[in-house]
Amino acid sequence: MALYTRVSGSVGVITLQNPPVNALSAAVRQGIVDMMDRALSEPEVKSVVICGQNGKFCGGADIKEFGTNMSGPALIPLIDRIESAAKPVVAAIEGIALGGGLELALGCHYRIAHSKAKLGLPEVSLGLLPGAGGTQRLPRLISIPAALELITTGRHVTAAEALQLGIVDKVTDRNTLDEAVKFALSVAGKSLDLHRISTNPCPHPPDVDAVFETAMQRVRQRARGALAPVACVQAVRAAATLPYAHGMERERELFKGLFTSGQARALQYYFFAQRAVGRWSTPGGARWDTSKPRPVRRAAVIGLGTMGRGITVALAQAGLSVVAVETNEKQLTEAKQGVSDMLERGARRRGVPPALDKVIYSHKIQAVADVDLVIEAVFEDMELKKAIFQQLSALCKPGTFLCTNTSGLDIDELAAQTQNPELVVGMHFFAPAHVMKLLEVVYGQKSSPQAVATAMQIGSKIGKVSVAVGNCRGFVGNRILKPYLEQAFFLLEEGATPELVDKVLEEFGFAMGVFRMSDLSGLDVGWRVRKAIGLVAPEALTGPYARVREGHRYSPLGDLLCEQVRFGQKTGRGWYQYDKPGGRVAKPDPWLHRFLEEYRAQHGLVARRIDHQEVLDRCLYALINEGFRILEDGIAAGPEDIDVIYVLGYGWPQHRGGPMFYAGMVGLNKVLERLEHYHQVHPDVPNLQPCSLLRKLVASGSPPINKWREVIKKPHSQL
Ligand SMILES: CC(C)(COP(=O)(O)OP(=O)(O)OC[C@H]1O[C@@H](n2cnc3c(N)ncnc32)[C@H](O)[C@@H]1OP(=O)(O)O)[C@@H](O)C(=O)NCCC(=O)NCCSC(=O)C[C@@H](O)CCCCCCCCCCCCC(=O)O
Ligand SMILES: NC(=O)c1ccc[n+]([C@@H]2O[C@H](COP(=O)([O-])OP(=O)(O)OC[C@H]3O[C@@H](n4cnc5c(N)ncnc54)[C@H](O)[C@@H]3O)[C@@H](O)[C@H]2O)c1
Repeated sequence: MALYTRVSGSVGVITLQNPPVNALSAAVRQGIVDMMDRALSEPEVKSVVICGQNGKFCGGADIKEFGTNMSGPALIPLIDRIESAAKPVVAAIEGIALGGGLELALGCHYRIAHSKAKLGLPEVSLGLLPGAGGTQRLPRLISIPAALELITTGRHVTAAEALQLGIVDKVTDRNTLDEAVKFALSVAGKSLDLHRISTNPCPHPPDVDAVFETAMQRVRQRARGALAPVACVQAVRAAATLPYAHGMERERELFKGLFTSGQARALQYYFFAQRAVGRWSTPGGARWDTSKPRPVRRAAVIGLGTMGRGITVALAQAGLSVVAVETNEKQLTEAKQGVSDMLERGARRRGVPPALDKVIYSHKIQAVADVDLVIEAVFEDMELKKAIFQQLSALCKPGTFLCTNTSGLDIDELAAQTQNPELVVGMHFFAPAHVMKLLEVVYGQKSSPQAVATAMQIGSKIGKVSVAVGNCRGFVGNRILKPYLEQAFFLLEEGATPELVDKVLEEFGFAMGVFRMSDLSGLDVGWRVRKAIGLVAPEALTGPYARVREGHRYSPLGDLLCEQVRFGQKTGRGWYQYDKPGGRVAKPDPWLHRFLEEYRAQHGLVARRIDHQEVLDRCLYALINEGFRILEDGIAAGPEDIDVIYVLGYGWPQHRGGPMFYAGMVGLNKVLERLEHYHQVHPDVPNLQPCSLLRKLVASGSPPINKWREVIKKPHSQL
C-alpha cells in the first residue's frame, strides 16, 4: 500500500506502507502507481516526495512474491513513469534503500538520504541481478567500475559513501522527510533534463574492455559456480555498449534466466532460512517467543587458546566486559598480545576505538566470581572440562550461565557436574571465532529455556547467526561432517587421490575440498578425539581388523598420517605438502601417493578408477543421510537449521542452499536410490544405509522442503 498526503501546499508525499521493510509487493506497486497519478494530476502539486513508513525507505522487491503468480503493476514501467514525470520527484531515503528500493530511488530525479541509511543492490546474493533498471541506471550515474563493484558484490554502502559516489544528492542528520520536502520545494519548476538518469550517456573509462575483462575474471574466481555475479557483469556491459532501451532488454533477458534458475531458488530459500533459525524451539517445548533471555553485562572466557582468544574478541567488540582466564602463564602472555592485536585490527577496520579496556586478564579461575555468563574453551578433554564445571558451579554467583565451547562432548555430562544443570548450555563457535558467523547453541536435557534464549541473544549481539540444536556427539555440524570425511578416506583406499576428491568438491562449490580443509584445521584434532573414544589402534594393525571398528568399515589413514606427525599446514605436511610449517599453498605430495599405494598393497586393496560422480555422490549423500538422521532424532528442529550450519560453518556453497535443500533439488527418490546402491556395494558402511526418515519422505511423495516438518512430526513446535 501507499499513502498520499499533501505537505506545504504544493508537495505530494507518497509513503510506502508494507512492514517490516516496505517491500514492493503488488499492493505497494499499485499504491505507487495510483498515488503518482494523483500527484501528477493535481495542479496545486508542483513536486513529489516518495518515502517509506517507519524509518525505512524500501527493502526492494517482495521476495515472498517470487515463485508465486505475480500480479499487480510491473516495476519497470512504474519506475519509468516516475522518471518521465514532468514534476520533480525526490526520494527521501531513511533506513534502507536496497534492490528494487534503490532502483525506485534511481528513477526519482533527486535522492536525499539520512546519514544512517544504507543503500545497495544486493540482488546478487539472492541469485538475481538488479532487474528494474539498476544495472543500466547505476553505471550512468556513478561510472562503470563503481557500479560493477556494487552490483557484483551486493555490498551495502553508507549514506556518506553514497554521497561520495554520487548516488545521493544530499545527506542529512535531520528529519529526512522534512529535508526532502524543503528540497522538493526548491527544485519545483526547474528543468529535469539532467536528472533523468536513463537519458544520460554511460561514462566510459578509456580501457573499458580491460575493466570488464578484469571484473569477469574476478567474479568467476570468487563465484565458485554461482551464475548471478557473471550475469551482473554482462548486464553492466550492456549499459556500456548499448543504448538504454536495448540495455534494458538485455537486463531483462539475463534477469529471466536467473529468476527461473535453481540457484536463485536456493539463495532465496537460504535468505529466509537464516532468519527462520532465530525462531527456535526445543523438544521440551521451549520457544523463541516464550523464553525471555537474561541481560548479560559481564562474561568470562576460560582458556585463551585459539578459540578463547577469538571468543574474547567477539564479546569485547560487542561491548561486553570480559574476564579472560588462562592458567598457563606463557599462553596468558601470548593471549594478551594476541587479543589486543585482534581488537586493534578490528577497530581500525571499523573506524572505532579498540575495546582494549573491556578485557581483564587473570590466571586464576576465581576471577569469574561476579560474571553473568562463562564460556569455557579449554582443551577438548572431558575430565578437564568436568573439573572446570565443578569449580565454576562452586565459584560463580547464583544464576550465572555456564557455557562450553566443546566441539562435540556431552553437554549433559558437563551439566551433571554442577549444582544447577539448567544453567548449562553449549556455545559452539567456529574458528576463527571473532570472524565466523555461525554459533551452535546446544541445549541439554536440563537446559532452561532462559539459558537457551540468553545464549541465542548473546549470539546475535556479537553478530552471529545462532542455531539452537540438541545434544549428541558432534551436535549438528561435526556429526554430519563425520560420514563425509569417512567417505573421502574410503575413496582414497579404493584408488582416489586427495587431489581428485578435492577437485570434485571444489568444482561443486565448496570453499575447500575435504583434504585441504583437513590440512587447514589440523589432522591431530580429530586424531585426539578418535584416540579418546578408543578408535585409534595402539599400534599399526594389519590383518582383517586393521580396517574394522565395532564391526564396521574404518579407515585408519588419518591416524597413520598423524603418527608420522603429518598434522597438515601446521607441520608443513598432511594430505599435501607445504613449503614450510604454517605454509598455505597445498602441493601434491609424491610421498603421500607412494604411501597410499603401499597401504593398499598391505591391505590387499586394488585401486580402481573412480569417476567424479561417485566422489560427489558418496561424500554428499552420506552427509545428507546423516542430516536426515539428525532430523529424525530431533537434534535439529528443521532442515533450515542444518543448511544454515553447513553453509556458514563448513563452506557449503550458498547457491546450492545447503545439503538438505540440495537433496530436495536433486530429488529425494534419487538420493534414496543412490544410497541404496552404494550401501549394497558397501554393506559394512552403516552411514550409507538410507535412514528411515528419507524413506518416509519418499513414501509420502517427496514433499517440498517446507513441508518436511509435517512428516517428521517430532515434538518440536511448528515455527
Ligand atoms: C532489509 C534488511 C537489511 C533488514 O534487515 P533486518 O535485520 O532489520 O531484518 P530482517 O532481515 O530480519 O528482515 C525482517 C523481515 O523482513 C523480511 N524481508 C526483508 N526483506 C524482504 C524483501 N525484500 N521481501 C520480503 N521480505 C523481506 C525478512 O524475511 C524478515 O521476515 P522473516 O519473516 O523472514 O523473519 C534485510 O532484511 C535484507 O537484506 N533484505 C533483503 C534486501 C534485498 O535483498 N532486496 C532485494 C530484493 S530483490 C529485488 O529487489 C529485485 C529487483 O531488482 C526488482 C526486479 C524486478 C522484479 C520483476 C519480477 C518479474 C518476474 C519476471 C520473471 C520472468 C520469468 C518469465 O517470464 O517466465
Ligand atoms: N580449534 C578449533 O577449530 C575449534 C573449533 C570449535 C570448537 N573448539 C573447541 O574449543 C575448545 C578449545 O579449543 P582450542 O583449539 O582453542 O584449544 P587450544 O589448545 O588452542 O587452547 C586451549 C587453552 O586452554 C588452556 N587451559 C587448559 N586448562 C585450563 C584451565 N584449567 N584453565 C584455564 N585455561 C586452561 C590451555 O592452556 C590453552 O591455552 C575445545 O573444546 C575445542 O574442541 C575448537
